[in-house]
Amino acid sequence: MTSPHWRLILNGKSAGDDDLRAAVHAMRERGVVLDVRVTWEDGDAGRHVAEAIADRVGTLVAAGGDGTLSEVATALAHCDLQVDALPTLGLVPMGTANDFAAAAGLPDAPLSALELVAAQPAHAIDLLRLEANGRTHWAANLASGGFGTQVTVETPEGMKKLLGGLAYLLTGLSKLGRIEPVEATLHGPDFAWRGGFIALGVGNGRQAGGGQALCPDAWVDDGRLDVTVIPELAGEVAATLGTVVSEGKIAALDRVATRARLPWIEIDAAQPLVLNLDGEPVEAKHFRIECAPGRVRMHLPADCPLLSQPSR
Ligand SMILES: Nc1ncnc2c1ncn2[C@@H]1O[C@H](COP(=O)(O)OP(=O)(O)OP(=O)(O)O)[C@@H](O)[C@H]1O
Repeated sequence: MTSPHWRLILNGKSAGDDDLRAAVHAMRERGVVLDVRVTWEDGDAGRHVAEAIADRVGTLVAAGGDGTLSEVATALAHCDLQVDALPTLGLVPMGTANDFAAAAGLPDAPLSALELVAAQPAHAIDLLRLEANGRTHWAANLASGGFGTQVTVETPEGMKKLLGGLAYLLTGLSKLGRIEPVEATLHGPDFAWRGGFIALGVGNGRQAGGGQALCPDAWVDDGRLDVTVIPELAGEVAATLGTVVSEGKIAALDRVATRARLPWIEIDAAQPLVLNLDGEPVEAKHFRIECAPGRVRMHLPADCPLLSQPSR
């Protein structure tokens, strides 16, 4: 039998991580052919994926946060090959928020994360495809708007590194006094909503912004996007957001949210609005977001809460 051939695409921010270095050596000692490519800026992960496909690598492992995962998944999705002919995808969570990894129940420790890639078969999972301003963007996890968007976009990089996910929370708290609702019209199959929202989530995965479970019931393998709209509620807004931030989030959101599960959704606004796509801000007046079903195959825990059919 030939040895498995993996390639690890590592966000350069974590290039000095000793645990990851030890984990890579441990997997090599167990017979995995594992080489590493490091990113320096946007676009590098995509180039490394193209090289890996040309080299017929069996498994790509993204080592980074949600942005790195999305960049690697995007490059796979852009490839002309059928999903079964593409390398499978693994994830070592090394970002700040690691929202996809947290919701998927992936282990934090690099060695455990790599062992999971070796032990678990890959499942076909969906991706988000977002069209805005004539451009197509892809993401693995979630598109968010309103409160969560500003929190993530405005959290300074140095602070993110120091405080981890907590930085998002602190930035969020400091903004509670000035939350402006975003006026928009949303529509999809048998779904229409119009008004001002303070938070919007269009999820393949469940959470964004460092643990905000905007789409708590989303599955990554159901061919649908989970949409959550949290409307402005005069008088209750501050109380609602206070609870969202300070407690377990889901209970508070459930009381006021409109939810739908859709194959696609369009969002229109009179003023440009920003959607945060796994860390990438996209500003437009019109968005179309589609679910691209089963677009990549990913190694996930056996009991992964994001899988509707874990044993498939
Ligand atoms: N060597 C590097 N140094 C700094 N930034 C980098 C480097 N390589 C890539 N990047 C940038 O890092 C961003 C992706 O970061 P990633 O999402 O992996 O981490 P994060 O933002 O800490 O994680 P999370 O989204 O989970 O909070 C991309 O914008 C990419 O261009």
